Amino acid sequence: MTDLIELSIGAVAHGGHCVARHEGRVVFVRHALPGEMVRARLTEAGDDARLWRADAVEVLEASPDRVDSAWPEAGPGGVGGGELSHVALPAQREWKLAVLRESFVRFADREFPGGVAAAPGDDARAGWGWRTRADVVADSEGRPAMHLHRSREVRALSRLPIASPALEDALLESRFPAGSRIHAVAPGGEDPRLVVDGVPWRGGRADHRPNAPRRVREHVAIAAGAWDFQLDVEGFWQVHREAPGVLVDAVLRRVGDASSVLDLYSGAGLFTVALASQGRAVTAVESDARASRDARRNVHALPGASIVHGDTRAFLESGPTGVDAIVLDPPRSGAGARTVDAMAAVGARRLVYVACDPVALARDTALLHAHGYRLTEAEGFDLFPMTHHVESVATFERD
Ligand SMILES: C[S@@+](CC[C@H](N)C(=O)[O-])C[C@H]1O[C@@H](n2cnc3c(N)ncnc32)[C@H](O)[C@@H]1O
Repeated sequence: MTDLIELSIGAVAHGGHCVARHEGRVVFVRHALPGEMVRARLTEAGDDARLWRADAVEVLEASPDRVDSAWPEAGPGGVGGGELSHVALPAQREWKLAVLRESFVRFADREFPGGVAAAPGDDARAGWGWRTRADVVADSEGRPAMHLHRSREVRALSRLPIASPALEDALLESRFPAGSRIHAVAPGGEDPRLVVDGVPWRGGRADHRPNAPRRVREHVAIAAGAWDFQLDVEGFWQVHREAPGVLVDAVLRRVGDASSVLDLYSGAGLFTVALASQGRAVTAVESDARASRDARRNVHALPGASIVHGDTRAFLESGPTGVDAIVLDPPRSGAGARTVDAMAAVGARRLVYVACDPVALARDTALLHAHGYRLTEAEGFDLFPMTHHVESVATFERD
């Protein structure tokens, strides 16, 4: 059997690929676009497998939405993290909207009511240079490298154009111990910081001093206000340069006049700080010890805010009362049935759900509907250009 096949490319699917058929089998094809004819290299094609995977390596009939990628290393056979680089930016947003729509029809039995909005400044930058955080590995020669898609093999990077230019330079100019893991951060307004195998990196070497600086500062400014944050250099922070502002704005608008709010999965307190600074009582729940310590520091001057270090479901099952609105921003897997049950039992009138996975959001939407929470609106935000990921914010209300 040859590993090259010709395929007529069908619709986009969740996960960064399009769907095609070959001799009755479904093939998930990366680096293609709907309507194209391509020659594709099979990357996973077991005889008994129900579906195969392939990379489009030659375009026989191109879609009008195809562009030359500015990051060929993330192309066919390449590293992950830039799988939509061959797609024009407006068509990337259409791709993500199609996935949101399909997820809602399949898993929530209703239409996705909104669109997918661009982050400020992305069109001017052609969708590049947005990442303020990047995780890479060092190859055997100590060069910054990334894993090939669905592979343990690593490839040295000659560019990392999705990263902010300062972050890209800091990474590409450095050499690291072979096989090490590098976390690179470009905090707002500060020089890039690198952490290698958990140890801060300074002047090209590990800084093992017990007091080696680990904190980074972030500043978020939108029309509704401006806030300062500090967090551990390895702590969770929204990765797109504009994501903190876009999401805080979306959350504040949707929470409306609620005076008592839960911020579930709060991280370092991004939403908690903004909500509490407007005079609301906010309880944040975060299970990661370091993130909840950061959140505690970030809210110290806000009397209305309190931080619970613990599991969201356990907290909800403890029976919080008098809650007007719940904001939740769970990990990729979503909240899930038992947490949705526990959330519904709290009795808040409004939920604002920040989601990074369309299928998880759609599944939780169906669960929330079963508890009487109506989806009143939802919007996608293109906070991960060049990748298939999309953030969404949805509002649910119950009488
Ligand atoms: C997507 S991040 C959101 C953080 C924050 N909203 C932000 O925008 O910066 C999800 C957070 O949920 C936390 N988390 C994951 N599972 C949790 C659980 N079961 N209970 C509480 N927090 C959890 C993670 O540690 C992480 O900080």
